[in-house]
Amino acid sequence: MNEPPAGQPATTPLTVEPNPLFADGDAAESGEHPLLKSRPTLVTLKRLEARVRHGWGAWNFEGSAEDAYRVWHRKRFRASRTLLFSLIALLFLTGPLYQHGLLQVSEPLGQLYKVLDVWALGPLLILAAVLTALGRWQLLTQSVQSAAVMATLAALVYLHAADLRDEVVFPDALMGLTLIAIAYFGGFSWPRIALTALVCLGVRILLEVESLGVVPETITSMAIRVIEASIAILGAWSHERLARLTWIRRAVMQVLLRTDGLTGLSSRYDFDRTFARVLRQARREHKRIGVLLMDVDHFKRINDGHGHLVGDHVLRSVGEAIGHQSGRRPLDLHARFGGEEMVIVWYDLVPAELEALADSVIRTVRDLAVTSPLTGERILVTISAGLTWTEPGSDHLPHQVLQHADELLYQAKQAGRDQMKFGAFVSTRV
Ligand SMILES: Nc1nc2c(ncn2[C@@H]2O[C@H](COP(=O)(O)OP(=O)(O)OP(=O)(O)O)[C@@H](O)[C@H]2O)c(=O)[nH]1
Repeated sequence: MNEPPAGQPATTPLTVEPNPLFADGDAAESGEHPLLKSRPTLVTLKRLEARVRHGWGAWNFEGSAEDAYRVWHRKRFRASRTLLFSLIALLFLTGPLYQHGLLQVSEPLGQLYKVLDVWALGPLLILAAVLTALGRWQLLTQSVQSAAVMATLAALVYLHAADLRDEVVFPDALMGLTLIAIAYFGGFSWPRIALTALVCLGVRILLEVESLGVVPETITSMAIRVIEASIAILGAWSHERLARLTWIRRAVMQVLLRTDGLTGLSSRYDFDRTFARVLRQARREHKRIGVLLMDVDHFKRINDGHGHLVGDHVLRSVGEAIGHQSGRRPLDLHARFGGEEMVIVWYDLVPAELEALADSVIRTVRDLAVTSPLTGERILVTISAGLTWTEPGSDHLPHQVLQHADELLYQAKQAGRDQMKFGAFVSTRV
């Protein structure tokens, strides 16, 4: 058996670190891995779900989770918000055209109305629709959207007041309908909708009481306004709650898809996507990447001798060891490649550094004190590996690089296992 180097413990005890899949914390918050941005762990997602399910309204997710939710939410509501602003713009801009239609405006209010409509509100609503459709310049878009919503409601309150003074025939149900439409199709945060609805309600009640006094008609009308505002508030509340729960479920699915459930390393699905991206980035930035493909030696014997559950325990132990040894820098990757094969990708290191790191991984696995959870028997685990690297800026396809690492791995197996073969990858592509 190989002796550990002087000064190192005879075995590296297998620390049972939490599986990253279930560990509390947030990869993006830790600032460790930008490619993992917006990927909260299952524990974080579970906590967020409990908050939405049991809390009444303080639902803002913290940090990157909130950012990711907002990005998703904006995309989800882009079409309906665009439609909403376009329809309201159409309503106001065509108002002056149909004197006997929805709005019958008398002079001189008609002039003022036309000026406000055609030169202020209409263009603002169109701008909101266009910016929403474009989906860029978020700060500007959000400010214009808020201004458009506020201006619409202010215009409707103004028209309602004019109606009470008999200066315009205004179907005042339009105000409630618009509020409800904004709450549902705009998908705006529910406290903002609630505040807006309550302000509108208060102003309308004041206007009616001031102009008509407290008579049976005003009481009926007030009841209708309260119902409208309640529909808007409750609708926006349940809308946002459902949207947040949907996002959480989606994020859970993504974590499960991207993480290997046994080892906690990235899944093959995630590796294939991310490796191609990292390779492209390396080409753009003229950086070298190193790929270490590893395979547990005689793993079938472990399965046959100790049973598959112990085999799983061994894979988990190797996965944890690899996880602790790699993947700390933003563009490094580690994944379960399949079965008992695992892979590490290192970004921007020279061959000597890559060899030293790969050696250290092989040594760490060899020194693992893996014992059978069933019998307590010590299981000797070793791996063979193929290490290759692409020269800075080389234009290689992911599968070619992996193929070369696999050939080197095969040579390591042929040479007796528990070792590594390495060499630069030279493309045969013409
Ligand atoms: N317990 C367990 N076994 C697995 C898993 N995935 C693959 N295996 C087993 O891993 C074994 C791989 O065996 P082989 O491909 O013959 O390789 P080996 O025995 O490691 O031999 P060498 O690679 O040549 O050293 C097979 O018996 C698979 O059933 C898993 O998730 N859990």
